[in-house]
Amino acid sequence: MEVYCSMNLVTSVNEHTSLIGTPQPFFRLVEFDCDQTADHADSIGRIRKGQLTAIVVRGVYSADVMSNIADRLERHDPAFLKTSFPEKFRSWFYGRNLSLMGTDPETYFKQAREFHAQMAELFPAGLGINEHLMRVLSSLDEGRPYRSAPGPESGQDYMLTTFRGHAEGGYIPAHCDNEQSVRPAYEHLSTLVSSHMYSMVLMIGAADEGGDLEVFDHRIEPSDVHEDQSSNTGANAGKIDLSQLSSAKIQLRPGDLVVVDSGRYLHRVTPVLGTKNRWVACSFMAHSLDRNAVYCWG
Ligand SMILES: O=C(O)CCC(=O)C(=O)O
Ligand SMILES: [Fe+2]
Repeated sequence: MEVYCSMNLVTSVNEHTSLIGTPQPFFRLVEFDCDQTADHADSIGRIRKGQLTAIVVRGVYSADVMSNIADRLERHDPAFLKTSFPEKFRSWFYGRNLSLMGTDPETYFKQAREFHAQMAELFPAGLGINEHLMRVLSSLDEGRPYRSAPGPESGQDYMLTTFRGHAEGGYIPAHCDNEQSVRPAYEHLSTLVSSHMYSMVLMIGAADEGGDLEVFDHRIEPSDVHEDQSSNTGANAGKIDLSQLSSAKIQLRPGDLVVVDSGRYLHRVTPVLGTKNRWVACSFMAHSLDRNAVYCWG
């Protein structure tokens, strides 16, 4: 399979799994450049098995492509549907985050069609998230197809991703993504996919400082997620004393991709420092129950 990679970002290559985390290492990271995805075809499988915590793929897009896209997102071009995180997070979505759904399914799937059409004109031809990025993910997962999760009716698809802007002071409090899966908006999706989700973050525009994805040495297994834990505001995780946990920060440059076991591992986005907005695309994903595909949603 041919995978486009930007060669101009290639710096150091770490072919090996590193054990990272401060003060105690706990986090298994594999990091490589985009032209080496073929050597890591089992890496997402290793995340699902709990053998790896994260995969960082450097240079999935060139810095130039990312910088053009970040400029357009700053101008709200295309005019994506804009939705909000809780106000204190100082962050917003282009597109609609499934766990904060806040609308009826019919409207959601109509908005998803518009979102996908606008997303197609945001990226250069052939390099869209639904094409290039899904191919990269697929090549990290033994060629398993990656696609938008299908909706309940034919022709309906969940939004493949959301774009997120995080302003100065913006953050996401600590949480495990598997907590989302028991929310009402997941009722249909949870009939299609494994209860263990993971996620990808594509760094489009980095903050001057801060805005790091920080992962903590604390796991919640899918079987331990219960309805009373379903909070996306970090309320449950908020009871955990983070200062007592070892953690690892994943630093990404524009064009870098991380696939992380965010379903199991407690994680947060640290506050953005400085006036430059952090821009990412973030999708959640889980394998379909027949294991033949991986379904993604934003
Ligand atoms: O933006 C990130 O780095 C992670 C976002 C995240 O954890 C989430 O939306 O669940
Ligand atoms: Fe998350």
